[in-house]
Amino acid sequence: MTNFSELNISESTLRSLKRMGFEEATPIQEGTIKFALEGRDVLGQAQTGTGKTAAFGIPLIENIDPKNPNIQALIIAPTRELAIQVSEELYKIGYDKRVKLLSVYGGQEIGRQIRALKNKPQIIVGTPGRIQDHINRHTLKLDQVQTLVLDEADEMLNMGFIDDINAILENVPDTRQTLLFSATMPPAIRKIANTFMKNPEEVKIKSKEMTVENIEQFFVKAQEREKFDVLTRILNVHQPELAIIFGRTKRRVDELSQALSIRGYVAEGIHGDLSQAKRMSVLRQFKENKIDILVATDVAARGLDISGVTHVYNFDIPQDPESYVHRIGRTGRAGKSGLAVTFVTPREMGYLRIVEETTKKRMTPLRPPSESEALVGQQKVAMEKLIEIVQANDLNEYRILANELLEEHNAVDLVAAAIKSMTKEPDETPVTISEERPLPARKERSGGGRSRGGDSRGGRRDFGRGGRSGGGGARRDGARRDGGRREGGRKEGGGGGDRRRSSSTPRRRED
Ligand SMILES: Nc1ncnc2c1ncn2[C@@H]1O[C@H](COP(=O)(O)OP(=O)(O)OP(=O)(O)O)[C@@H](O)[C@H]1O
Ligand SMILES: [Mg+2]
Repeated sequence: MTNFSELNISESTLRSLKRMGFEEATPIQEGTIKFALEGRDVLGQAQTGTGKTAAFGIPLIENIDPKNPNIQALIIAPTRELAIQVSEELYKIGYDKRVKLLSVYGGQEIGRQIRALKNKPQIIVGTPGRIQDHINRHTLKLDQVQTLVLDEADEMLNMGFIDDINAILENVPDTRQTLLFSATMPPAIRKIANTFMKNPEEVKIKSKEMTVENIEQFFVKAQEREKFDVLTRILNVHQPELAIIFGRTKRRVDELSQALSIRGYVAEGIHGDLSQAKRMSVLRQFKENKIDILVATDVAARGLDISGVTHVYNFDIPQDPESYVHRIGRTGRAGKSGLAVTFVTPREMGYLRIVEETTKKRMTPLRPPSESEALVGQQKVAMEKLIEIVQANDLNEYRILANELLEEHNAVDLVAAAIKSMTKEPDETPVTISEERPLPARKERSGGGRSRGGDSRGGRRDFGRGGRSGGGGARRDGARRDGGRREGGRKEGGGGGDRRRSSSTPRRRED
């Protein structure tokens, strides 16, 4: 590992990094900062949670001229939450240099942003729709931009933002530097690189697997109608501190979070149809550990860095391997360990194998725990908690009461009752989980039928790999078939609608 001081970084930025607790550069930072400082375009690939934000953030801040009042850097991100997070990290890196920064995203009052823009920010972080909106209103001048960053670029294409991005880039000088980082490099990213970048320096941090080593990966085979009960039993055995459960659709997320709440879990949902205020408050509560389980669509799959997420559950197997990599990458970040469990119905096993082929990592089969195993898991936790309380030795006020109880009751019964009262016993309260149709059988897709975002502009790589994928002919059919079926589709970050529509179809935007 290299110390940041060896990377030709200014004293002010070094001070900021120190304050952030960054001592040594991560491999992707070490590999890319020097090129980006020279003004080169950089295409960087490294696993989730390995510091790609600072890899573009540090050189970007370094290259800002604090005396120049124009917008010198523009960062575009697919979701509002990610835009906010990136701007917070850049703010910290640029703190000692006193760089002025503004984030602009949908769901926030535009008047407020217009006023803030008059304060001459030097860096803008935003979502495509809102940036475009400001350009149309002539409230955002991008003709002095020197550095452009596309964070999660392929996701922005999947979401149908290509037209917005093209339009935004017409306002940014061609002489700019472009930085593009991702954990996955599907062909769509190459396409973006070819379109938007000039002779980029490509830096790929070599690893055996595409997913992070310290995430233990499991799959559990279950029929669609059994999934929820299996999930609650697994939760009872795992006792996750902080978990994210991904569901395929918005309705799914609503139903799951309600069902979990009914069964006594502290869970909340997040998806693109919620108001911005609600999205932010749910995320804040999750970060503050006031919510144990965040149920989410893919709106939370990309880039979000929430420390302490111990478990990720894919209640529905994601439609493509990249989505899998990003989703499970919400845990096991910055060297921490994590655990991921993917539910798969027997019909969807083909998808699981393709995920494994892509990530080069096999998932371990997990036998669904039985009701009694789940109960034992709960009881064990209750017992551990009791022992912890005894060891904390703060029971003076309770000893008199304990002695009173012991005069009339047997000691074993009393301890048993304490364990029982702390154990979450099987809960049969009825809940509603509508059945999700399984993904189309694998063979239907083997002609290259990647539905997710796979429009004819080549948004996504075909699902198949290593000779499985065929021509693009089936792709559009796949897109239509899926687009009609999937409620809300995946265009979550964009605030609903169907991401598979062609760019000319009106759609709700991220603003
Ligand atoms: N050099 C460093 N030393 C210590 N911590 C770091 C360093 N660089 C980044 N981090 C921390 O690591 C975490 C993950 O970083 P970041 O969000 O940039 O990952 P990423 O590679 O962009 O992941 P993803 O692919 O999921 O977007 C963050 O909490 C960040 O503050
Ligand atoms: Mg990132």
